[in-house]
Amino acid sequence: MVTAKAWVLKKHFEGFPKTSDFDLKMIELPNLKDGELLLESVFLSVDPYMRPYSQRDMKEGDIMIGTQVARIVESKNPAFTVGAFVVARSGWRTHFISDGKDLQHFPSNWPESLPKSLALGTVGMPGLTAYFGLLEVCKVKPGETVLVNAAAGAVGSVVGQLAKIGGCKVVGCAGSDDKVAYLKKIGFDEAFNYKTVTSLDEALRKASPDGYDCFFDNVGGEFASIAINQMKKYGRIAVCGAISQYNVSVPQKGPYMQVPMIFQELQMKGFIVTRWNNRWEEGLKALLKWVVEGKVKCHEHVTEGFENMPTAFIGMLKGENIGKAIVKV
Ligand SMILES: NC(=O)C1=CN([C@@H]2O[C@H](COP(=O)(O)OP(=O)(O)OC[C@H]3O[C@@H](n4cnc5c(N)ncnc54)[C@H](OP(=O)(O)O)[C@@H]3O)[C@@H](O)[C@H]2O)C=CC1
Ligand SMILES: CCCCCC(=O)/C=C/[C@H]1[C@H](O)CC(=O)[C@@H]1CCCCCCC(=O)O
Repeated sequence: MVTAKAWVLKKHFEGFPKTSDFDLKMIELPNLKDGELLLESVFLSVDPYMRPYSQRDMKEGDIMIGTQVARIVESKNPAFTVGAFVVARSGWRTHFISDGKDLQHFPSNWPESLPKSLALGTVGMPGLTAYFGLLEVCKVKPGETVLVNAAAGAVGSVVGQLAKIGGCKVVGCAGSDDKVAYLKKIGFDEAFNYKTVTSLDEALRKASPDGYDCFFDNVGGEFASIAINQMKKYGRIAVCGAISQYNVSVPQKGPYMQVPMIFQELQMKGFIVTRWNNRWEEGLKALLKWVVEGKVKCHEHVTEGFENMPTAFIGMLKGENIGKAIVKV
């Protein structure tokens, strides 16, 4: 008999999540039936979406949603071998039982030396978000100038590097000087700390006096309202996330965006990466190749210990992470 630990949403978040909003539960797992397998989580992901999706889809008492890299510890399913690793979407749990249907295998050419946790970041859902957002929503072209915010995070850091691979000039904004130094290190042309500049408008203008062809927006809110005024004619805005709004209890009002959108004839498009589910193999193959070739650099902010899942989640929302925020069990 295996006892799993699981984090549940004790109380719906009000404003910024608190550790007291979570409860740690013990769950006794039954013996396996034919066709089932027992898995243990090795790495778990903490992602911004958990904040708005918990509000929309979860009840108090539900296990927190989320993705993990897990190892198969017992198998009564011939398609899965004990010891193999998979990516699962089984929430914040140390152990779980699956019938194998929703598990993703690692690509067969995943190098032994490459950390498997990257399947939750650069070579996983966040990397694919950067890939399809740039390619299919921004439709970037060589020579264009791309702006990305939350640039040192899981999605943003890949956006900047892929835009460089695509022959663009890249401007990134992030919330600390260490993050800015990191952005320069991984090849961003311009980077600044949006928390310390005296004027965001001036900082954006200085970084690209001619304006921006593409804006990959992870933040929304006031940042987006200011940046939209510096878009070039026919510019494209990929509305990927709105993290500045996820913990706001009272929805904020304007400034409104219609005037710059009309004058500059902009296109602004929201997207959810799962729209390209049928092309995940293509995206993962490209990302893995760039990572193996060293053309895309990866950084992870690893929190040790399953008991620290809530702290890791809150830390990511506060901006403590450079690169992908991960918990190592
Ligand atoms: N549309 C889609 O399909 C997907 C959308 N997303 C979205 O992409 C965005 C980035 O996600 P991800 O890369 O995983 O997360 P990150 O790794 O970028 O971590 C979140 C970062 O957001 C920044 N942040 C937090 N609060 C604010 C704020 N009030 N204003 C500005 N920045 C803030 C912090 O960086 P800093 O120090 O720079 O403030 C923090 O490190 C999120 O909005 C997420 O919801 C992610 C995956 C898929
Ligand atoms: C206003 C909210 C914007 C949120 C944007 C965002 O971060 C979206 C993330 C999704 C991404 O596109 C694909 C995903 O996996 C994220 C959603 C996950 C939903 C969880 C579903 C429940 C579960 O895991 O059991």
